[in-house]
Amino acid sequence: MSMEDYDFLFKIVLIGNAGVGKTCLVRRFTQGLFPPGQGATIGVDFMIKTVEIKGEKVKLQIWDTAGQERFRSITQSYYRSANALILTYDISCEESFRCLPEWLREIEQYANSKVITVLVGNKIDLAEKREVSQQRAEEFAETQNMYYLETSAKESDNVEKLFLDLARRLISEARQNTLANSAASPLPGEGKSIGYLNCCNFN
Ligand SMILES: Nc1nc2c(ncn2[C@@H]2O[C@H](COP(=O)(O)OP(=O)(O)OP(=O)(O)O)[C@@H](O)[C@H]2O)c(=O)[nH]1
Repeated sequence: MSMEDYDFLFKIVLIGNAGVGKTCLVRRFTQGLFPPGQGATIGVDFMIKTVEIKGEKVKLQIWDTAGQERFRSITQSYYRSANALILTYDISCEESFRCLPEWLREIEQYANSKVITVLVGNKIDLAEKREVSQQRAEEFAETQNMYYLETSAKESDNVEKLFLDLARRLISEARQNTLANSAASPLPGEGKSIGYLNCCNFN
């Protein structure tokens, strides 16, 4: 019997340009609110939410990083142990989309090679100000092997789905790893543990 209060633990890190809505997505998911006058994140913020998926408790450690360039060296150090990254841009801000290749280079350089990356186009409530079409974003995501989802932290569109789908994918990935590992284990079927993927891609 485990003494832990969860079956799975995953670390999710949000990255992307300043002002795209990373903090608002996290607040919406963890606290169910859209904070008025949300200030810029300084460095890195951290929240936890435990969800239940098919009867199993999944604890999500969610790290919200600052998008501003001047915090980049701090935020980079959080990529390494992430099980998943939520790369966010703002559908009403072309510039935030154009910066995505730069973010992908950061991921390549600092994150674990097994990390699951989801591309999120946020602020879909600003439909009349949209600068990046859904099709263009989907095509880009496909070339980069990323899942793509559009959200509104403000209207609460797809925010639960974003985190819950991600949790399901992480569970399925963890199970595959456990299966692969248990082939050599004397106790197959033990251990739903997760784990952080500790491989170092640092230069
Ligand atoms: N209309 C609309 N505005 C949003 C949405 N999400 C965030 N915003 C607004 O966008 C601004 C920036 O939101 P934040 O969540 O602070 O953005 P961030 O990506 O965390 O920014 P940094 O912390 O500087 O990296 C705020 O004024 C929010 O109110 C959304 O879904 N729709």
